[in-house]
Amino acid sequence: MTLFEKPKAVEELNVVRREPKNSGEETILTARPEAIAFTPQQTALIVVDMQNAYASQGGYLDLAGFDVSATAPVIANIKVAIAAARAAGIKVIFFQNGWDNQYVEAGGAGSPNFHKSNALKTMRKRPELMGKLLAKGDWDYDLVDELRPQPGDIVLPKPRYSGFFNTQLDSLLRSYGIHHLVFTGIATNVCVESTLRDGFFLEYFGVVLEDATHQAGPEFAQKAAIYNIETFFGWVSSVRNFCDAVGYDAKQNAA
Ligand SMILES: NC(=O)N/C=C\C(=O)O
Repeated sequence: MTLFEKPKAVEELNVVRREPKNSGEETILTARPEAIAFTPQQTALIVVDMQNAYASQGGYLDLAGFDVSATAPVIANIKVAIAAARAAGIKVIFFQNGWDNQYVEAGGAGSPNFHKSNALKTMRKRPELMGKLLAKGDWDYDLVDELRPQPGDIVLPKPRYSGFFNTQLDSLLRSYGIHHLVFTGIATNVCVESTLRDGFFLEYFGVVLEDATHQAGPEFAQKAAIYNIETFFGWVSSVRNFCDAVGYDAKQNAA
């Protein structure tokens, strides 16, 4: 077009539009300390590290001396939350924590991870476990059988506690226009809280479904993490409330 040509009418223009638009049907989630509004298209359900390592007897946490005997109801609740999310068009993102089986990605003695990771410490005490705990390709690293990603879900490996660190999470969320994150998974006081906190600093609204999480350590660790989230970093709700918010009838769908 030259300077003197008449510009096209707006209706005639081929318009590039960033999708999804910042709109959609808003829903209200009952939560503490207050209810929170979200639109499903701009929300992701984050499933943190639901691997045998964290949720199964014989997995890393169990071998390192943490109690995983109460994880079955958490798995069942996460399954419901995932079904509700998928039915509502909410993106489901699974994380898998761990490293290559030589533990190069875990970092050497120059990394605090080398000194603090209870998986690495357990393997140093029990060398026969080397190459097994949290190692890609091993049963310990696999997601539990009950929680299988489906086409359209996103599965992200992560090498540290926070799902924002050295992963594609932030860029994927921004590309989908997502700014509300609903958290489930294990452990509430480690990877769930770390990821929700980092999300807070990056301007994401984080909600944890407390009955779809479990702590690593004593019960007070769960209580402290939930207190921190409710008081300082986000909101706390339940799977039942989440289902109600997105209009998902868990009972009917279980039948
Ligand atoms: N997924 C987690 O919260 N992990 C907690 C501890 C660890 O990975 O050592």
